[in-house]
Amino acid sequence: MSGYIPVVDFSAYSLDKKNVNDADLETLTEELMQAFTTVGFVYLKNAGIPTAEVNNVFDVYDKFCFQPEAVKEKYSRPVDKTAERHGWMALEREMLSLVGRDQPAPGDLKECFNIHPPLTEGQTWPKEVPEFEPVMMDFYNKCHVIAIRLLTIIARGLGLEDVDGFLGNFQYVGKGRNGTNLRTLRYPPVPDVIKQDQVRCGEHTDFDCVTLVFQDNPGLEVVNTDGEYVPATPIPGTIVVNIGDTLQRWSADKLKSTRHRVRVPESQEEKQRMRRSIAYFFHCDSDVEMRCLDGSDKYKPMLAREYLNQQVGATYLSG
Ligand SMILES: O=C(O)CCC(=O)C(=O)O
Ligand SMILES: [Fe+2]
Repeated sequence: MSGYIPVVDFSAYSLDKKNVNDADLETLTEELMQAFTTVGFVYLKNAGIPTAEVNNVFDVYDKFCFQPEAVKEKYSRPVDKTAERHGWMALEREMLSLVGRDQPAPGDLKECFNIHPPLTEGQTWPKEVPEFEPVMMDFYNKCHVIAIRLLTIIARGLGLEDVDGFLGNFQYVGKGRNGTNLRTLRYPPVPDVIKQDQVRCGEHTDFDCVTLVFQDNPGLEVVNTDGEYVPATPIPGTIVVNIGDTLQRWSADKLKSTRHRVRVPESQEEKQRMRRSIAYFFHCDSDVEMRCLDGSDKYKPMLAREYLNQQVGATYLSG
């Protein structure tokens, strides 16, 4: 662990707690705001999702990945620029990159599945892995509760008078007209020969409000305030939480959406090791009109879905 990304103890407001007392809430608000306004990332410990449940999601997704290619293709996501859409993406199908590259980088060395309820016409759950839907939806719902708690703290930290009113911007999570999705990722062992500039996950910022990341093996790296990459080495039992572009803009840049990537390991031994992660991307409702929360006019009011489309269009490629 680099020590750069702070660890915040969330036990006072963990999943099994109904309420949080004012003093604990105050401490959490201070610690999280300190991190989110500088580093943009924290490790959240004791949030209340047992490690066994995280491992179960990894295992269920492995089971899907081990299905024949023809089975997986049935659940393939349409090829387009809609980053949030439900479905599976084969190895090297997607590339996350920043604006400003001369030419597209090669596709990421990852195989992922976006779970984006409610499913719309033509979308199905993989029936070859019957536990896929219940396990993923249970996990999605737990992440939802944690994300709402984080947003409650952030709203307080930003000094918003009407915290409940702010949370009303997240009422359609999982119900449509909202981009929130759970993404399971599997990075297989890296072959001896790869393309130039090919990585496990290209450098990017997330598009959403906040992201929760669960990871097994090292590889995730985060840009520090000097512009250098530092490792976000997995700490068992923690969730990596980061701010996304939407909340950065909405907060008039008070909260930081920080660039990150998953590099290809250097040692032969590490290359042989697969890496698995789960990312929960928490979005506000698509129809929300984002006005700078500090009352400034740093950015003109904009619909969340328009901003998302703009970001996706500029930095996301899937082919
Ligand atoms: O695999 C990871 O640890 C992070 C992946 C990521 O940053 C993303 O999918 O946005
Ligand atoms: Fe990311």
